Amino acid sequence: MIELSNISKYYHPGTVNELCLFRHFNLTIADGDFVSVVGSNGSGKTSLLNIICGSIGVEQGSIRIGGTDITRLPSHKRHRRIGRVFQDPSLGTCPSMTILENLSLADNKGKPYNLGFGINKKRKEAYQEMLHSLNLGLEDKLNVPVGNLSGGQRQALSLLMATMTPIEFLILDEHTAALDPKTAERIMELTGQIVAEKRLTTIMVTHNLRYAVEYGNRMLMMHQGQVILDKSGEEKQALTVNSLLSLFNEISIECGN
Ligand SMILES: Nc1ncnc2c1ncn2[C@@H]1O[C@H](COP(=O)(O)OP(=O)(O)OP(=O)(O)O)[C@@H](O)[C@H]1O
Repeated sequence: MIELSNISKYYHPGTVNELCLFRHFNLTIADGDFVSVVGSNGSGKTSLLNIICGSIGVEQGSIRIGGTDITRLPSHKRHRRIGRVFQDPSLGTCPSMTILENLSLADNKGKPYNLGFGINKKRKEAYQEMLHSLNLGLEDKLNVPVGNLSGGQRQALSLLMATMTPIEFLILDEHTAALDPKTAERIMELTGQIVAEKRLTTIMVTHNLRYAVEYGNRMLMMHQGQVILDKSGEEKQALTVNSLLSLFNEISIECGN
């Protein structure tokens, strides 16, 4: 379970540019939940993910994972339990290293010598099998630098790398936004498959309302640092793209856009 309690987050505190994004913000995500998060630009979706991952700190409040307070835990220690895939396919992988080297690095996440134990035949075969399941022909490209792959291939690899060690939470930050529609569809199918197989508690930020409606058992809509819609179970299943669009329009009118 992830629990954010009484979170306050300021950007540029004490300056003329001070922005209080979250004020006494609370959110609980249960184990096994697949939560899609939508919201207007600047509503705080990425900041929320950054707060959970520890990339940014908070002025007030606590973040607990499985009952353990991780508010002061540095991000590299949190990443042993959290896998993250970014919008930019180049952020989840090391482009100058081969697919094999990238997989080995991800496989050794959290261990003392990331590449030190080398890659034996058994591991190589296991990686090939994993890559084969992506159905992108990457199993025959183990020695190809990741920088030579397409955005979609890299994003599929990022997803595999983020989830190959026993993580508890998967954080997806608009991970299909930079892909063409067909590739985005494939990556979403793959996401659904991996999340179900590994039973990962997942938070997916997306601007694609159809994905938000079709995937996950809970949906949050954010606006100006607040959750303005929180639907799960049957209520979530009843959501439609049109109903979400209407809500977006209402928010825009409220803001005078
Ligand atoms: N590092 C930062 N320094 C200062 N302000 C920031 C920083 N990161 C985000 N903000 C501000 O916080 C607000 C929320 O930004 P955030 O990126 O979390 O929103 P978002 O919902 O993810 O937006 P988008 O949909 O456009 O990606 C915005 O007003 C943004 O300008």
